[in-house]
Amino acid sequence: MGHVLVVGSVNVDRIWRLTAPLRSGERLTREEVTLRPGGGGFNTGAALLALGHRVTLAATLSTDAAGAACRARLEAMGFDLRHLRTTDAPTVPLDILVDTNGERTIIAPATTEARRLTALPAIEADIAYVNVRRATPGVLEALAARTRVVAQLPLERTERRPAQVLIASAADHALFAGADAFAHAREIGGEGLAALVLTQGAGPVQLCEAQGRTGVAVPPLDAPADTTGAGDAFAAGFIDGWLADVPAQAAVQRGSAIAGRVLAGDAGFQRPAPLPLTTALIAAD
Ligand SMILES: OC[C@H]1O[C@H](O)[C@H](O)[C@@H]1O
Repeated sequence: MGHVLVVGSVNVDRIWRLTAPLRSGERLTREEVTLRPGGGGFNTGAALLALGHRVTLAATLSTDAAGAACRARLEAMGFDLRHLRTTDAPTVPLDILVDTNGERTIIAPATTEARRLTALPAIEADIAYVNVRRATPGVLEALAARTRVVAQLPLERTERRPAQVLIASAADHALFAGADAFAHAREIGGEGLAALVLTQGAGPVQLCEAQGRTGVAVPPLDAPADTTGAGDAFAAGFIDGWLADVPAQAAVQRGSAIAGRVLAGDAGFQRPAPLPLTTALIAAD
């Protein structure tokens, strides 16, 4: 099994379960509201741990009670936390509305969306996974110079993400719908980019490489109760395949299989249990 450096967020997700599909302008009823660990770094790292990999997490947690509860959970799960940073700023949860179709709507605080990665530990790993919105120029270039990198395609068009593979949800990146998607991705990922992987929910994953675009079917699933983090689980499965040096198409199939296991709540891949927090964590920003 491999050693993966995961560079991404650990959040407290506040999950609101709705009793009907989300529609603008309606009066909504909710069932329970729960707080659980989340964030792209946490979700991908948890699936990688379930797959038997060693996971070192480069993330930041608050020193407050919610941050301490997250840290305790991460430790119990087996994350390597030696490079976790702390901040005295309070934890501000993300609100996630999950409707009766399992569809999720994420409402992120402005402070979360503005985070920027400014430094990374110079540790050795077999591969790094990067899922951050913004990074100080040079930090990710230095990482890519010393290890293989799989990264999420950044939402900001000005960001560069040196990587072997870029992964994204097609819905977030309409720019990559055309025939020149791979050439365009190389402007962001650099000359070392081998593949751009675009997920489309239950639709076929688009694998864009120098030789062209391939649609890779996603196995059918029963209606999932909660689609939150499906893309993060896909990334874990893809990395699992990529580490084993399987062809990109087989790594995509591995990604879809692991996303399916998380969505189905298979043993070892269940959602994290609620955090033992009595506070309602009122947004403070
Ligand atoms: O990808 C899902 C994650 O995105 C948001 O960052 C939430 O924390 C959630 O867990």
